[in-house]
Amino acid sequence: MTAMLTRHEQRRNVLVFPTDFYRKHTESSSSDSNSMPNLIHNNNSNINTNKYLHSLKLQSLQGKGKTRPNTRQHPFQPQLQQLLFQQPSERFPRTHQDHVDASRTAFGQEYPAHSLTTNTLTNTIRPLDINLLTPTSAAPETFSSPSFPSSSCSTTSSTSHLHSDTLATSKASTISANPSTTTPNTNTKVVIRIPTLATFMKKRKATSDHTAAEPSAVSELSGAPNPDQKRLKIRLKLRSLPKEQPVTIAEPKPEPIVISDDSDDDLTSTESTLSQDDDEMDIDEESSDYASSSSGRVKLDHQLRHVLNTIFPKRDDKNRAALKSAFELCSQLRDDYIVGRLLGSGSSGFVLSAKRVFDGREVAIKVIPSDNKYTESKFRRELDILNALTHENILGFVEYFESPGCKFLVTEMGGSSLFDFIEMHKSPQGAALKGGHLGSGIQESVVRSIFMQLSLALYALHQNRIVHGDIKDENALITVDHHTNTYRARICDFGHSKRIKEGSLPSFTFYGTTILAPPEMDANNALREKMKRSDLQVEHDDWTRYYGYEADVFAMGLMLYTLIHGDLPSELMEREPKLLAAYKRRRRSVKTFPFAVLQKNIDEDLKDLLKRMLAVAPSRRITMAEVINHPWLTKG
Ligand SMILES: Nc1ncnc2c1ncn2[C@@H]1O[C@H](COP(=O)(O)OP(=O)(O)OP(=O)(O)O)[C@@H](O)[C@H]1O
Repeated sequence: MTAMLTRHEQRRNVLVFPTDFYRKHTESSSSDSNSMPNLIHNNNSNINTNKYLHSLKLQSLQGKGKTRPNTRQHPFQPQLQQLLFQQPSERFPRTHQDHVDASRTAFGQEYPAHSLTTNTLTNTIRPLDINLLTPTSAAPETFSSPSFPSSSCSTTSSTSHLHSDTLATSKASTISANPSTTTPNTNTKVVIRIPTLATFMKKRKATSDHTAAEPSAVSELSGAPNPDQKRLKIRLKLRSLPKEQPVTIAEPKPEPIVISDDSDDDLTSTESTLSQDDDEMDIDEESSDYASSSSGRVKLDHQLRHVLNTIFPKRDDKNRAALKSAFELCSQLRDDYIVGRLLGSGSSGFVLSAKRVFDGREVAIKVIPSDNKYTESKFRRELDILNALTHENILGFVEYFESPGCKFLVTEMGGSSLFDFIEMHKSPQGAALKGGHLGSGIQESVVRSIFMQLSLALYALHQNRIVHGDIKDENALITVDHHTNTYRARICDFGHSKRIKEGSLPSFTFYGTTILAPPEMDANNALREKMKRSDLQVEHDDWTRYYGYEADVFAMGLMLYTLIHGDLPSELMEREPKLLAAYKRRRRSVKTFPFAVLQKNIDEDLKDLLKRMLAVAPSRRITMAEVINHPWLTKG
């Protein structure tokens, strides 16, 4: 049996091809890739995978004849059910024409005349800034009670203050222990069990109905042990528990947090300790108000320290030090946003969910430590492109700011990655075509809708002479509107994108994810290797040269393949170098579709589209303008 890369491993496998070397031996070069280092591997930690959803899915698929997972304990139960089992169907609110019009308005571009046919399958949803697809361990929970005000207890979850009742009480920078309600010193350990949203709402209703019989904070929130809520359990050490007084976090401790350059462990060693069980977290009650210091750093209060602990619980994570420093040095981050949870990470940094204080808008903040030239140039490229574009299916830019050592790119909240969406739908039985679902477990109409939206975005980029350069399911974000039962797909991550200047020569170099590189890049790599070994000069014509649009189309074809099959073609997932090399040799000898397996029983038009997008020879590959007008996409 051959060893295959799993899809999660494949995520880590990003390789940036050597630019300088390429440039030295070619006539033209792109101006925006000056500072690429020779070889960069992406240690992309796979954070996005949603264990909760996977376990739900497993429950449903492995359970005795159950067809639906047990979502009893999850606050997003209705949304999850809709998400998992009710595919968008005929109730699409938007038409192809709407898409085309929106795109034209955004870009001032005309679509080819034949693209203007009506297509009811290109649905989008109204903007919905909630991430229903990735409720993580830090599931949003809000609680407040007359005896346990949210302003004093919302430190118990990274998202709790994100979802607290009012902005005023949730603003991170203003939340601190209230001296008037600070409790005296004892080391009583109080276990606070956060109820599920439904339980909490019930309790709150009951409390408001019987205000006279107000339960104490502890008895109200601790309740009977519930193993299913273990993940949400947080222990707070409180100094005392006065009767009939609101319970708050203990008073601030005077010492500031000292950050030493050599270690970022100081936080965890002095202020919080994580228990063996990742699901539980012990937090010391120490808390400090913000205060300016001569170094420009400020003390982190308990709230922020807790957020930090929740986002990056591993002590050796360098991202942890970056975020801590960002909290301390960047008042804009502290004051304007309430940071929630980790949405994902990549080679340039990590992405956090956040809520903007002044209008409550949910956004994503990409935190990019400015520690090397590679991330700097990637960031500049991304900022340039996001700032210049507005499209319904391209992640919207909100703002940008920076602090010493870090850059922050604020964008719309994009939902879950398509990678996670596909993983979530995958059936353990593999490719079985049942009830209109493709081998991936996703309905064909949903695949069509998502793919059409992403194709329109990519087409718009190409029309604006921009090559994305790293099209993959991790760089597509999906939100679902559970009211209309429709999806919205958006392209993100423009770190490898390139503007093609008027009059520039074709000189595309592939920087994206190695295994998603189009076949023609093999030839370039082989030449590069040959030149390295022998110091030979290679003729200009030997290179496969184009602007890069063709590479985007190939990657988009692989995305369609994955949406249909649930996985990349097995040839690309091969671990064994010899077998991989053999496959690459084989595909050099064909000009058309290079993969052995193609889902049987799928629509002939769909097959045709796949084959045209994944053609080995770039000259045979169709363009994005042809893709959006392909019969499979325009039918229905
Ligand atoms: N606006 C957003 N909303 C929700 N999730 C997001 C958003 N932006 C990014 N993410 C998540 O964070 C992950 C990493 O983001 P992104 O790909 O932009 O980082 P990167 O460092 O540029 O990655 P790469 O190494 O692939 O270039 C994405 O795969 C996605 O899952």
